[in-house]
Amino acid sequence: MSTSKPSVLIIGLGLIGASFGKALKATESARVLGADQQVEVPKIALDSGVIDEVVDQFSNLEQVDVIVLAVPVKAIGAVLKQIKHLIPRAKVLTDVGSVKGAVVKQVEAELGAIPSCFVPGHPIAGAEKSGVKAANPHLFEKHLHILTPLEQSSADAIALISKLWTAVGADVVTMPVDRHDEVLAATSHLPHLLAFSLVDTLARESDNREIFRYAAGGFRDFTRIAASDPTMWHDVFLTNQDATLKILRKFQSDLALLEQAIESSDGDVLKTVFHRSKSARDYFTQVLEQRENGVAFSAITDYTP
Ligand SMILES: NC(=O)C1=CN([C@@H]2O[C@H](COP(=O)(O)OP(=O)(O)OC[C@H]3O[C@@H](n4cnc5c(N)ncnc54)[C@H](O)[C@@H]3O)[C@@H](O)[C@H]2O)C=CC1
Ligand SMILES: O=C(O)C(=O)Cc1ccc(O)cc1
Repeated sequence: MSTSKPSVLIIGLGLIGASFGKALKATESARVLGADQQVEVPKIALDSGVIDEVVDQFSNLEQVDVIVLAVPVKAIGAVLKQIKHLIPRAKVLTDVGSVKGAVVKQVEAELGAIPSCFVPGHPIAGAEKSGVKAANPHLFEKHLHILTPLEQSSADAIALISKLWTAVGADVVTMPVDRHDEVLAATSHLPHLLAFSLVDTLARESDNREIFRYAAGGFRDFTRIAASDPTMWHDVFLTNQDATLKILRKFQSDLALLEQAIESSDGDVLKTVFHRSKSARDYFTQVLEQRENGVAFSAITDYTP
């Protein structure tokens, strides 16, 4: 592998693309080129230290080492149509989408086959904010970056993209595509759905002013993510339908048990669930502390309910 800085083209300069660009530049890990469908965005990115160069015409570009697709999941296919000519000479094609199976399908459909430079990826770091102005070069530090390499992915491509995410402070792990979509449906997609739903339900109550005025910290903690980007989350649920429906239905049935327990004044059921939940959350707090203290992902102790 060459020791000179790779050129990295980031397409989609929103929260994730712009944060990655800013972090790559801050750590002097790459020369960063950027493009976005909103014409004003690359200029803002250039002026705010997110990228080194604006790309406004893909047809004018001949070669880049690494291509990062940082657009909503359902937009991947449209972007691929415009950059097909760059892929044969690229060392890495990757993405940051919250769903992996649907990204792999779009790559296969647009390119006809999976190229060896393709290594799907997903940073497990983000925020309810979106857009180039929310760029944060520290966003990925001490956070996981999941790669879901395919059998076609070359060892060189995996090594180069791992090196770039490690350079911006992420802890790189690998996982099969299907497993990723199942795990993330439970740990990220379902919580976002619940937050969107709860805030919407309360906002449509006739006394919503009182509800929001008297809401306590628990409401704020639980619902922060309801301010997340609607387009991005629309794409997540429509591209990870099976896994999200499976865990949603499990949750609905567990919630129905709590409903019955309240109705029948069954305090034992309530206490059992609350104790079990508290102990799981206490374990999660330990995991967060271990990660904050730099304990490697592989060294974190398992949880037994
Ligand atoms: N927001 C978060 O917390 C996280 C998001 N992700 C994933 O990262 C990806 C990007 O999300 P964010 O950065 O949050 O979104 P964002 O809304 O902040 O930025 C997306 C950017 O992509 C641009 N874009 C959309 N379609 C395009 C197209 N066809 N061609 C060129 N540019 C296009 C938009 O103009 C926008 O600037 C999504 O796939 C999402 O699932 C992954 C981890 C965390
Ligand atoms: O804001 C938060 O707490 C998040 O959960 C961010 C997030 C959103 C989507 C992802 O695919 C990964 C991380």
